[in-house]
Amino acid sequence: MKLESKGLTLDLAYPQVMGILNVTPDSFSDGGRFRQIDNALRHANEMIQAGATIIDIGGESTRPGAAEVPLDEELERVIPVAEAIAKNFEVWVSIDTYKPEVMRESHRVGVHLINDIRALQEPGALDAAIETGLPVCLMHMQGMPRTMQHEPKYHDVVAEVDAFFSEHIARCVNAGMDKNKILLDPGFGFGKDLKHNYQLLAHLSEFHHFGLPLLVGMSRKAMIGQLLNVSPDQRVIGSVACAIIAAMQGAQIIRVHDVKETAEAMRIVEATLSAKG
Ligand SMILES: Cn1cnc2c(O)nc(N)nc21
Repeated sequence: MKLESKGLTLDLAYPQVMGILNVTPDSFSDGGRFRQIDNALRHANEMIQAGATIIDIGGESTRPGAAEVPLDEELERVIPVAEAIAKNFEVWVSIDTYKPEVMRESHRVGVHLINDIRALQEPGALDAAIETGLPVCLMHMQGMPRTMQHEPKYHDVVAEVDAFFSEHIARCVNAGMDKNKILLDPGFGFGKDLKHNYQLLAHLSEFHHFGLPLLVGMSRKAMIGQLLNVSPDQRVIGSVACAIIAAMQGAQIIRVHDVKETAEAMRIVEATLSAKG
C-alpha cells in the first residue's frame, strides 16, 4: 500500500513514524517552546534525522479540556512553520486542523496531508479537503476535547468506531473524494476511558477491512499514564509498547513524540513482520 502527495510517496508496507510538532503554548508535552520557526525547524530536523517520515504540525492543543484557538491565531502559528518545513526538508508535512481555511492555506504552502480530529465534520471542511486533493486522516472522537472525557460511554466501542468509519468514508466518497485518499484513526483518548482505549488497541487489526491506512496516536497519553502512574515525560516505554502492539497488527502510521525510540522499535517490527513471509 502506498500514499502519494505532491510528488512524495509513502511506502505503507511497513510502519511509518509521524513526529509531533506542537506549535501551541499549552501543548502537554513540548511545553509550548516550539512556537518560533527556528525552534520548530530544529525540532523537525531532529525528528527527521531520528527516522520520522511525516511531521504533524498542530496549532491548537487537542488534549482533554483544551480550549479552541481563533482562526487567525492558528494560521499565524502553523502556516509559517509548515511552509518552512516543506521548503527545507524532503519530508511529508501533515497539518493537524479541523478548520477549512487552515486546510486551504496549508495546501497552498506545500502541506501533503490533512489530519482532522473532527473527521471533516466542521462546516466547509469536507469541501475544502476535496478542493485541495490532499489525503485526509479521519479520526474518531466522541464529543469535543473540552468535554470528551466526561464519562465516555459505548455499547461496543470497536463496533461503534467501525460504524463511524463506514459513515464518514461514505460521506466523503459521496461528496466526491477519492476513497484512496482516506486514512482512518480510532482516536485513542478522544472520548474513551482506559477500558475503551485498550479494547480498541486489542482489536485494531479489525479496522483493516476498509482497505485503508490506519493511523494511531497513543504517545504519552493517559491510557499509558493511568496504567503506569507516571508523568507525560516518563511515558516513553509505554508509548513504544503501544506503538509495537499497533504496528504488529499492521497499523501503517504511528504518531509519536519520541521518534528515535519508536523508529528503532519499528525496525524490529519490520524484521519480524517480513520474517512472517
Ligand atoms: C492531533 N492528535 C492528537 N492525538 C491524535 C491521534 O491519536 N490521532 C490523530 N490523527 N491526531 C491526533
